[in-house]
Amino acid sequence: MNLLLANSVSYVNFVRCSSLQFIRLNSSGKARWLDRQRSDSYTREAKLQGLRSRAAFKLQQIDDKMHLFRKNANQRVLDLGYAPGAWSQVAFDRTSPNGVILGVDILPCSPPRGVNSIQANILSKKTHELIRLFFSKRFQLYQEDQLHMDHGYFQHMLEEGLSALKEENDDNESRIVPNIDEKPIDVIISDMYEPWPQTTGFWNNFTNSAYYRMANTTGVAIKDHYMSMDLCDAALIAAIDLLKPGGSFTCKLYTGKEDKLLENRMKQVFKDVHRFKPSASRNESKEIYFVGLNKRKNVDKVKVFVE
Ligand SMILES: C[S@@+](CC[C@H](N)C(=O)[O-])C[C@H]1O[C@@H](n2cnc3c(N)ncnc32)[C@H](O)[C@@H]1O
Repeated sequence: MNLLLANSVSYVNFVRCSSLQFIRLNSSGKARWLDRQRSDSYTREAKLQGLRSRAAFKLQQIDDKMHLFRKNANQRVLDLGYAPGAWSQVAFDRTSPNGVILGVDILPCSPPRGVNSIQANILSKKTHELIRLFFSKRFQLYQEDQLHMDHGYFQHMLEEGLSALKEENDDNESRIVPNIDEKPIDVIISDMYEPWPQTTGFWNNFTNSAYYRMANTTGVAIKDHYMSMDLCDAALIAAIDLLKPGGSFTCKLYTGKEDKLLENRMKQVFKDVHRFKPSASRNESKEIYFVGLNKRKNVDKVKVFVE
């Protein structure tokens, strides 16, 4: 019904967002955005290099400065909100030949070459369990499985593995999921931002076209800030629970009133905390990146969020 309304109004599209408000997309704004995309040198360069989006250059610039990735060091990387996959491509390239990358996204997407992925919501406890299991010695990715052999898809194997563990240990919650220390995660990167609800392209029946939307932000600065703050908190919780001591963490924030709060929380988790705006990030965009290096030992999650 909203879609019909959107299509029938000539100059303005209405999109219903999750909080049941309406966002107005002005058609001249849309044209400006498309023009800017076409003339943008990073967008062109991403195409030339076979990168899935211009976001790749932001992570490259963050890494050039902060040295998150190392080649040939068996690094394990968790990419939160990985779709369409440009950051994962950079992580794969910069940790090759033996890095292991797991991308997690709430949207369906088929991952880039060399990257493993699951479709899951990072706000859910089960997603943390699946991540733990993936990075544990208990999970063998290379099994005789037709779906995995033909399409690289393995989420069903992970889910079955988790159910089997739960059945074995139904009396002892703490023993269910393997300890992450078995094969610890070295780097967590999060570029998460809440996706817009899909408004067009439903007819297009393949997973990598989940991106029928212009941009992620609503354009309402305060709303963008608080929505991204929630996802930064979720990513930081994942870092407290899943990242090894000494590990590093990067998250995107749309800047606003609570920047300092996130920075202070991160300082309790990491020895060095930096705020960075890569030059590939447009000046007019309110996005900034927080980087935490050298994770502290024995971080008390409750203290981080209560104080
Ligand atoms: C800006 S895009 C990421 C772009 C990506 N870094 C790249 O380089 O291609 C943000 C992603 O965060 C994902 N996301 C948002 N909330 C999420 C959640 N709760 N759990 C998992 N993924 C989430 C969105 O679906 C979206 O694909």
